[in-house]
Amino acid sequence: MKRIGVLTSGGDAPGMNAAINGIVDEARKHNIEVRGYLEGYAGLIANDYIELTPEVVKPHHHVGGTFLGTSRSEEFKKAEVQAGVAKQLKQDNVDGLVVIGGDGSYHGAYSLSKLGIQTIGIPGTIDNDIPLTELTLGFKTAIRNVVETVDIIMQSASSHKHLYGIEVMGRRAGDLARWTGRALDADGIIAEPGDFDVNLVKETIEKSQAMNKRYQLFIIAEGVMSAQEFKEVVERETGYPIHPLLLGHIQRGGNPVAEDRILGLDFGEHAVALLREGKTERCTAVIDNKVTDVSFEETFALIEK
Ligand SMILES: Nc1ncnc2c1ncn2[C@@H]1O[C@H](COP(=O)(O)OP(=O)(O)OP(=O)(O)O)[C@@H](O)[C@H]1O
Ligand SMILES: O=P(O)(O)OC[C@H]1O[C@](O)(CO)[C@@H](O)[C@@H]1O
Repeated sequence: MKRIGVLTSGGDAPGMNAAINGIVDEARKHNIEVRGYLEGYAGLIANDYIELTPEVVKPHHHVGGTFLGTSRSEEFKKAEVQAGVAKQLKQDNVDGLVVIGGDGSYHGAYSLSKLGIQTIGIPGTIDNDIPLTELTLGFKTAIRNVVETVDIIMQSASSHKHLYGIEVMGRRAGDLARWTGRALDADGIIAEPGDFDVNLVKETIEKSQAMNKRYQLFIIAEGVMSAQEFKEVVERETGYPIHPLLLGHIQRGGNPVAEDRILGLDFGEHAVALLREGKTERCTAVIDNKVTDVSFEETFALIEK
């Protein structure tokens, strides 16, 4: 194996740069060149890449986002576009490809593997919504971002005895709502559709008031309802005024916490080891607290349609 490629795709996640660093470190030990394709699958389509060396990669190790850029490319979903990309990779003697992203990005990698390109995925998404792995890159940092931001807001909320409905990310997954809600000792956590019951919200508000709690906090996963919808329904049905708050992309930014930096390095090194062993259609994962790998197919089988 002489040359491999890496790209980041889908939403950025803190720790992606650390994973690229891990890939380059491991590849260099075995004299493998690494190409970094720019802007996700868009860079593969345009054959737009930079050579990744420690000098290029190391300054980004501790920084959030992805220095390679990322995108959501509809173009890449076309079979003829994928065929053109596979042909180009073969022509350029790129012997393997590591795709860092969510399950959508894994589907892209899977398509290329069916066209004869050896591919490995690394779970990089703040949503923690990839089956089988206990952790995805960026999740722990996103928790930090939410908790620290809400801590600040709660100082004002408690001064005024305000009630907050806070919407956190996770299109299909309630993990960020569950973990941050627990860390923040929220009054209510609405992480799954069945969790919202306006009568229960009313009861919770009244119990907290009876305890003379100075603020109240409901954490809502965006996939269940928006903070605005929560405000409208709760105000209409209970009469209690709600401050709706959409945290937005503040959740995805920021330098990765130590755990995401370490996980990035571990995933990156493991991905290169898999490529060197001739493995394909696999993705790195944490199982029982250890870095290992599982197949794309077993991962896809567990994703709810
Ligand atoms: N079925 C598919 N076939 C080929 N490529 C795909 C497929 N699904 C997604 N992709 C590619 O992967 C890109 C990223 O997918 P998507 O937008 O679903 O994000 P993701 O990887 O799931 O990350 P996140 O969890 O951050 O949203 C898409 O824009 C597209 O280029
Ligand atoms: O930044 P975009 O493209 O609007 O995507 C937002 C989505 O991406 C995610 O942050 C995952 O990366 C989801 O939690 C969220 O719904």
